[in-house]
Amino acid sequence: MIRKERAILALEDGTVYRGYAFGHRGETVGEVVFNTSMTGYQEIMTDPSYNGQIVTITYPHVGNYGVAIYDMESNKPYVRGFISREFSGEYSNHRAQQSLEAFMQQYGVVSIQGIDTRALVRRLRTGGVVKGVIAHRSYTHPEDPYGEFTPAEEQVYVSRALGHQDIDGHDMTREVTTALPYAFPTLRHGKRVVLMDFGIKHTIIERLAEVGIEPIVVPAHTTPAQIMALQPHGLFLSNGPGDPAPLEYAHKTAWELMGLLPTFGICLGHQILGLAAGGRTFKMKFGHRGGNQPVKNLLTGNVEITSQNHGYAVDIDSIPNGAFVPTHINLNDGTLEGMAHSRYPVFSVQYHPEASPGPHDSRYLFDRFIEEIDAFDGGNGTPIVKASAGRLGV
Ligand SMILES: NC(=O)CC[C@H](N)C(=O)O
Repeated sequence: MIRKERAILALEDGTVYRGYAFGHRGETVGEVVFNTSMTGYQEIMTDPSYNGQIVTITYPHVGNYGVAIYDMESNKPYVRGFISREFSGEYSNHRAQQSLEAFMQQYGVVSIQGIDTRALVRRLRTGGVVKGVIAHRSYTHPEDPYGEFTPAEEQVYVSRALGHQDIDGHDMTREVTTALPYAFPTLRHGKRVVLMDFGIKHTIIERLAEVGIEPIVVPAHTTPAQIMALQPHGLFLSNGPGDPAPLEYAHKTAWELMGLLPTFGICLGHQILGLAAGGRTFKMKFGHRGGNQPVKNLLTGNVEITSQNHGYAVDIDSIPNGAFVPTHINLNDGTLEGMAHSRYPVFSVQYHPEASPGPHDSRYLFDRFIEEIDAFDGGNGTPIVKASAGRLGV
């Protein structure tokens, strides 16, 4: 019989799932969320938007194609922990450079396998996301890694989950934004765009460079004056972790620059634009995370299958004076997935058109952005006030 080291997942509501240790041996705490992507575990782990969260993958077998440097979405994993029905110790793929477990050990990702992830996901769907702790028996009881935790010990972890700080109301981007500005090398001399980094994914930078943009990535706290001093042709607001509401400095920057530069926001960047315009965001029960979210483009009637990772959403009706009009909605729950400013070339989506992982149905949005930029300074460089909504739908 193979003896497996024990681990538990303890939720703040008192539920305890008993399974087996995987990855770095230790303990971890975070908001437990689920992702329905069938592949792309490395991209998910290294997406900085997951900072503070423990991710359950609904697909029951994770790790079988290993890990490759090309699939990093940032410099390291940002998930606080990972959960799978079964992690694969073996891997087979010509691109792979190491196993998932070696990768997790290298970067300190504490994980658990062997639990009923269907029951866990059902729990998150019915009750909403909760905080949880993953604890490895080998960490606390190195003398007996194969033994069970006692009910009293399990309760200690439940209390720890309960006492952990909520993601709500806190700035989670500080830990992930770049310390210094940097330029992304491109072969073409295209349009210079300032990318505000709230936790940007590499693939977004690559997609922008592909359409002829010269990206300059700047820290989240960069001021409007510092941005304009770079003489950009456009502004991009990135994805990022946590609650968008407390990021008041970013709302202010976006508000001050609105109408001065063609602007594109993705996910957290979309939420910041909504807040900058005076609107409201709210926390969803369990969010959208996965590569199979159906989104309707309201301007064309087309349905896009999209990649998503968010737990908050913009309430479009809360934006004063109809400053933004809805351009995309989610077909599962009707929440807002995209909007465009009614007068300025400013638009945004809640989902991830860069995919990685996920379907590429929405890549046209990067072409739209460069078209907005070309149209904007095509004359004498002065801002042209116009509706971008109509052209978004083409
Ligand atoms: N991927 C993102 O940018 C996520 C945005 C935000 N942190 C949310 O959960 O809604």
